[in-house]
Order: sequence, then C-alpha cells, then structure tokens
Amino acid sequence: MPNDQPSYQPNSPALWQSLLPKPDASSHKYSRGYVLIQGGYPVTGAARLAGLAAARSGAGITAIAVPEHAFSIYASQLLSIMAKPYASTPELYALIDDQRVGAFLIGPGADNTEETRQTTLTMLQTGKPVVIDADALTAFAMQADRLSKAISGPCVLTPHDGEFQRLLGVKPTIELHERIQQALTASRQIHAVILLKGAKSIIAAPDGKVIVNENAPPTLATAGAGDVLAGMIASLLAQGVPALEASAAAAWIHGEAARLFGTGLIAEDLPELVPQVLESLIA
Ligand SMILES: NC(=O)C1=CN([C@@H]2O[C@H](COP(=O)(O)OP(=O)(O)OC[C@H]3O[C@@H](n4cnc5c(N)ncnc54)[C@H](O)[C@@H]3O)[C@@H](O)[C@H]2O)[C@@H](O)CC1
Ligand SMILES: Nc1ncnc2c1ncn2[C@@H]1O[C@H](COP(=O)(O)OP(=O)(O)O)[C@@H](O)[C@H]1O
Repeated sequence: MPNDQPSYQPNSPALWQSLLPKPDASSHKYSRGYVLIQGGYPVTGAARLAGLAAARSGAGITAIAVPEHAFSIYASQLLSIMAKPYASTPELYALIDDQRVGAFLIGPGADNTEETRQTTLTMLQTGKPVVIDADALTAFAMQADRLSKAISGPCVLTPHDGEFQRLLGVKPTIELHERIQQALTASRQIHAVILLKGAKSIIAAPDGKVIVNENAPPTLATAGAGDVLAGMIASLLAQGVPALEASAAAAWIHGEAARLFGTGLIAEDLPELVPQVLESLIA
C-alpha cells in the first residue's frame, strides 16, 4: 500500500460532542442562532425540509426567504418556521443583510439560475457561515473558482457525486482513498469544507483534516435526505459550531436518526428524530 494516502478519522461523537450547543437560562431565540434559507419555486418542499431540520437541530429562529408569489405555498405549511416574502432582489438582499442572521443555506429547490448564483455570492459576501447545496452547486458548474474567490468566512459545500462532477469536472470514485483525495483537493481549491455525500460521506477541510462518516443506513437514499442534512449543518453553524465539526456532527446525527427510524424512512421523518439523538449526545 503506498504511504502517501491521505489520513482520516472515522466519524464519531468524540470528535465534536463537546461542541454541541446547550441552551441555558441566559439564552434567547436570537442567541441560539438564526438560520436563513433561500426558498425556491416551484420546488418548495426541499427548503421546508431543510428548515424543519434546522429548527429541530436547535436554531432559535429559522426563516425561509421566499419569492412573494410562492409565499402562500410556504406559509400554509409552516408555523414556527417563518416564510419571509420578497418582491424584488433588493428586498431579498435586505433579508440577507439582517445582522441577526447567523448562517445561510442556499440550494435545496433553489433552481439552477443566475439569481441563485448572485444570491449565493451575496450570502458569501457577508463573511458569515454559508452552506451551499443542491442547485446552488449546479449553478456554479465548472465555476468553482468563482465560488472560491467569493468565500470569506466558514463555508460548507455538500455535493452528491453528480453535483461534485458538475462543479469540478471530476467524477468521484468509489475507492475510499482516492475519493478522500478528490474531496481534499476540492476543499483546498475552494477554501471550504467539502462534504461529499454517499454511503460513506467524506468530510474534508482545507487544512487537510478529513473525517469519514459511515453512520448512514442505505434507507437514507430517499428524496430530500440531503436537504435535511444541509439544514442540520446550517443550524449547527448558526449556533457557533465550526464548519468541519458542524458537518461531521450533522452527518452522524442524520445517520443515527435514520437508523432509529428503520424501514420506510422518508425525509420528513429525519427532523422529528433529531431531538432524540441530540438528547442522548448532550445529556
Ligand atoms: N421534496 C422536495 O422538494 C425535493 C426537492 N429536491 C430538490 O430537487 C432539485 C433537483 O435535485 P435532484 O437531486 O433531483 O437533481 P440533481 O440536480 O441532483 O440531479 C440528479 C441527477 O444527477 C445525477 N447523479 C449523479 N450522481 C448522483 C447521486 N449520487 N445522487 C443523485 N443524483 C446523482 C443523476 O444523473 C441524476 O439524474 C434540487 O433543488 C433538490 O434540492 C430533491 O432534494 C428531492 C426532494
Ligand atoms: N446508499 C446509501 N447509504 C447511506 N447513505 C446514503 C446512501 N445514499 C445516499 N445516502 C445519504 O443520503 C443523503 C442523500 O442526499 P442527496 O443525494 O442530496 O439527496 P436529495 O437531493 O434527494 O436530498 C446524503 O446524506 C447521503 O450521504
């Protein structure tokens, strides 16, 4: 075996458990973290799944910025999570400029458009943590350098194999060490944590640290599971957990929630089980 293979740590709570946030008597909803998610149209379920996951992962406030014409669709199925309508790009950017926002998520259901690209760049300009998933990755197909130049704060990219290939022009392999090297190279190139999803998810940071998550049953291969994961990461980032640990914790808790549910899992089930997993980790 060649000895230049990248080293990695298997994901386990010991790597991040002590960083999980715990509310105390001085906590208020804003101090517990405000997550702002870009909500798209016509694919509206993805951002709502991410919002549920963010809220169940402990963020004190979760809001979804939604185009005004889609407001009633979002608002009709959300209670504690706020749908914040915008009628124009300046109105959307005003929501992003809110000083109280602790972390952003863009991509689930966002659509592959110039608006998605510009909104992603605007979020990155704040220097606050940003999770870039799904369509926001596809919107930068073969333009990873544009993302890299814009990143000035903590940033997590959560591609599946197809999104990774679109973004970087490199097809991820199945062989673990080569896959780790691919994720690590991407992470160094883009200056962001890369969570390359799959049965074994690779979580790579620009400083060379790599964590491999195997706590993921195959029942996670279901529509929307990735949207939930992205919401969980954004939530932990908004609560002050560093990007690598937030990604590793979210991946492990996501897998554990799926394991607890068992057969017949759909994405909606995951946020409901996150509190039980968190309870066992924080107690
Ligand atoms: N309930 C909802 O509203 C849901 C909305 N979703 C949203 O739907 C939009 C499109 O997402 P899709 O995932 O369908 O489309 P993608 O843009 O991810 O493309 C799917 C295509 O990518 C290729 N691919 C290669 N490797 C893959 C892998 N490991 N996993 C999945 N596809 C792979 C396949 O050829 C597949 O046809 C996104 O905005 C996403 O957030 C999905 O997340 C599913 C659930
Ligand atoms: N065969 C599998 N075994 C374990 N986990 C899987 C498997 N397939 C997918 N996953 C996990 O499920 C999630 C799927 O995310 P993604 O592909 O983005 O789906 P979606 O776009 O529908 O939300 C990821 O967390 C991934 O790691």
